[in-house]
Amino acid sequence: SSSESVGEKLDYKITGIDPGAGIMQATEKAIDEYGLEDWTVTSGSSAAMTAALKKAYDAEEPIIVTGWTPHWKFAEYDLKYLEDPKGVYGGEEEIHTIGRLGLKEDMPEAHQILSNFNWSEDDMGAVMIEIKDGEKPEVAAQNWIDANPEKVAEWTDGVEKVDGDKIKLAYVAWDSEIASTNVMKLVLEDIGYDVTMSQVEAGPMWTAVADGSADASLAAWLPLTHATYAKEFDGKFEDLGISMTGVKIGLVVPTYMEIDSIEDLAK
Ligand SMILES: C[SH](C)CC(=O)O
Repeated sequence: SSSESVGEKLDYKITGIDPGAGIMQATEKAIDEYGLEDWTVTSGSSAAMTAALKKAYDAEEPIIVTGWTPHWKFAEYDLKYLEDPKGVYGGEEEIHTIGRLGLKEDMPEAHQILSNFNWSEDDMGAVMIEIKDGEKPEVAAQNWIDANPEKVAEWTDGVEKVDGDKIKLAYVAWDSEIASTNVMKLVLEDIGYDVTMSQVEAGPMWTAVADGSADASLAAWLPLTHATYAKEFDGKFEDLGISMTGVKIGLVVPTYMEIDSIEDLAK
């Protein structure tokens, strides 16, 4: 009923994603810093979170999800970030590409392309939307590559072809990184690499690059989101550069909900 608080309506649960994601660590911190001791963040997956969001939104029911930009959900639904006056979720974040130590010596061509990789929210969004609408990730990625040869050429111009060298890209099944990793897989295959994509959770992704069992990852969110991993593995990975700026994480709700700030959850 309308007299219930949002906490009572939601049984004090925030719908989260895979454990170990930076946004999950940030949400635990937010629960602490905003005094939300009755609240918990449920862990699951990016796909389960978007399914729960669709179900609640279609029924115009309350829901709070751990959300991020870029993501197709903002094109699909009327959503807003809850204000975060304590800055727990950081401000503008960046997506970085990280590589194992030794990558430059072992695979100079891949190192060059991975370091050159950058694209816009619209570029990523085009791939994410096609996948959301049911297209296979690799097909959606190929469609984008076919439509953006000049962008891909910025990454690959001047890079020599290779002859079947094996390379492993670790990533987490966030819609944003499913898009970027599928594009990079095809670009590296065009140069002659035999590419394996390894889908893991955030902690194992950083661990794989740090211990060299993966060659690179396009799914590092910095400076704040993955700060704990970057610190834990400081000196054990190479930051190959920023592939996208102006990204963001936070608590996201449908605009039909009256709450505007994380502080409103404490009431
Ligand atoms: C879910 S965001 C793409 C990244 C993160 O929170 O670790």
